[in-house]
Amino acid sequence: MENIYRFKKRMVYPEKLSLDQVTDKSSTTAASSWCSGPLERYTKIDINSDSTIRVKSANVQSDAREKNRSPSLENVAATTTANRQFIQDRIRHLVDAFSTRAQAARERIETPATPSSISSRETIEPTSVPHKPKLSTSETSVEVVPQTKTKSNFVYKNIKYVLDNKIIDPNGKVYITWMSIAAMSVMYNAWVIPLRSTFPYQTPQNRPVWMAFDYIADFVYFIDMILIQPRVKYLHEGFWVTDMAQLRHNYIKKKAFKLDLISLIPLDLLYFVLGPDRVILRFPRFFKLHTFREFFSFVDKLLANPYVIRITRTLMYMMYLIHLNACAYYAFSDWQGIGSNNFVFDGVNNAYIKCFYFATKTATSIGKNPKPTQEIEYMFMTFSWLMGVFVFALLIGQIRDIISTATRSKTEYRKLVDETLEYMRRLNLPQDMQKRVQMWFNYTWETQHTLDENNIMDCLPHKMKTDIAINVHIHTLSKVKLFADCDEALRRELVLQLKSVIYLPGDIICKKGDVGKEMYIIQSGKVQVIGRTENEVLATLSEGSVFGEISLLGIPGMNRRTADVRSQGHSNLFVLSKADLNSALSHYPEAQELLNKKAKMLMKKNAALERKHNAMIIIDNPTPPPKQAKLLDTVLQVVAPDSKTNRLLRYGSRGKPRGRPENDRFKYRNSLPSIKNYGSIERTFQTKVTVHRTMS
Ligand SMILES: Nc1ncnc2c1ncn2[C@@H]1O[C@@H]2COP(=O)(O)O[C@H]2[C@H]1O
Repeated sequence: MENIYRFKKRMVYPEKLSLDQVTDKSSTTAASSWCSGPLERYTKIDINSDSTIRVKSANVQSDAREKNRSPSLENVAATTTANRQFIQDRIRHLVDAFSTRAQAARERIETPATPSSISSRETIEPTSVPHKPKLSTSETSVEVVPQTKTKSNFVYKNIKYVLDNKIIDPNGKVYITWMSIAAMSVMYNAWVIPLRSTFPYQTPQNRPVWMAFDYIADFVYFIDMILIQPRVKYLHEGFWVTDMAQLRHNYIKKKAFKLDLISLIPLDLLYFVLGPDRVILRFPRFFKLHTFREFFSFVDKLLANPYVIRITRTLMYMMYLIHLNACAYYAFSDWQGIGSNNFVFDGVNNAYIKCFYFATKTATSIGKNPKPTQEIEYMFMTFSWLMGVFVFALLIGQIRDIISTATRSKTEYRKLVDETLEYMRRLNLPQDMQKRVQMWFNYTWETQHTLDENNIMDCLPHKMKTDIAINVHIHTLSKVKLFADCDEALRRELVLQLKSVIYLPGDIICKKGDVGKEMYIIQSGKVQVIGRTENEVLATLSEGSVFGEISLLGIPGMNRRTADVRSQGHSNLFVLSKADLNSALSHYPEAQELLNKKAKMLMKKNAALERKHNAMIIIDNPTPPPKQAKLLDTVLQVVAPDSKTNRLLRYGSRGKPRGRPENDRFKYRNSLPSIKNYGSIERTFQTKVTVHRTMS
């Protein structure tokens, strides 16, 4: 409405303005105005269906006649001509204004600017106006009439579209919801028809209520057959068939259609002949039991934990068989005569509860049953027992299978843990080690619910496995710098090669000096890179960090682990083997370069740390431990410094010093600093060698 109002405002005021102008202008003219007496009387604006305006100006013709008749009236005639010209101009202007407005109205009708129409335009053909809007001088009729028509037309078209083209996805929520409604209707009929046919639970007083439920269930059957099943899409040669004609044809071909059709046979029309209490006439409704089975198999496929549903279904079958047996027992008792002997129902207490109790005892062979007295009773009991033995054994077996399938992996896990612990006990391994193994089992099971996560998806196609792996690990992978910067294809290639491993607190993941065979990505937990001593932590790495790659990169002289890496708490890691990494990197040199860069950077950092560490040692210990005078020193102290013996002792057969004489500790034997600093010099020298080795 607001739109219409706005539109009116926009469209109406310009014309009003024009008309006002006309009135003003005409009032300044001495001659009669275009809307004064005679003009108003004779001027007609006729808008035909094409929105064109035809103007009949009777007054113009009459003026002409008067001019011919009386030439003395020249002045009047001149004025009339001017008026005529003026009127024609005005009319032309009016025609233009109307045409513009009509055009705008037409456009508006053809493209209603509502959000729903905008979205539906993509699926529904553009709404065409069935009849051209009839325009009239009345503004209301111009705006409102076509709008209403368009709206109703639009709703009708939408409903028709839904009915004609709505395809139902067999895995979608709509279908499952509908199937649950249909399954409930089938259940209702399956339980209630035998109940009302045997027990006296339908009375003339409650009959309308029963019938109301009956026909609601029948309505569901009908809608299912007419509207739902013929729209369920199906797969043909790997493609979803969505063509309505084909879907209909496919449903009609199916056995389910025949059963649905039979289930709707209106035998209950015979109520008019046989009486409305012959509920057994509704027995064709049983033919739709397949819907109930179908519903359960759908739910089974959809649910993450279908075992509950499977057990429920089997229990329902059991209950239903007991229900049927209870109905049969009551019918039999009724036929024999209620309370006529010890075997039949005695008519005391609630009939259904007592019969159900009898049927349960018979079917499960639990408890003492009344002894049959007649042949027919023997036959009844034999049949009940047989049903109990075969059918119930089958159903109970099914329940056992369902439970064992549900708990299979847990059972296997327990078996494996028991075997491993037993093996370790036999070998008399230390208690501590046994405890750690048990801890590993417990933690792995708790976090992964399997001991071999890597093999779970082995049966899936490669592409699907990759998609799942990417999806599962996306959180960790998004944090891995290496993966973030590299090609998407490399990422997909690597992700499948990742194997999941768990480390316990304090476990050494890499040992310095070992040959590197795999690298690691931290999925969760923290690891520490250890320096020279156990307590020196060079770095603590967390989720998304990569380590252990340096020794895999084939950098000359660096194929061994450069540091110890220890798990700080429980760590879940991805392991990537050297072969897998290298085969992937061979196609992606940029990633290789990135890793190399990172490796070199880490090496530089480690070398710098080590240098710093050594410098600290020098500063910390400027004084070496007191040096004990050795035999040579003692001798040198007593021998004259310039004697030949001294020279021989100091320089050997060369007889003179080599290199820098000031560094000669023997020449300046009293020079304490040189002697005192000897230890530091020696250590510095050693450090240089170490750093050099590390760098190389
Ligand atoms: N200073 C450091 N900071 C972080 N990580 C390091 C450091 N030094 C070594 N590493 C990692 O520890 C790993 C030990 O095995 P690699 O030498 O194969 O690769 C090493 C690096 O990934």
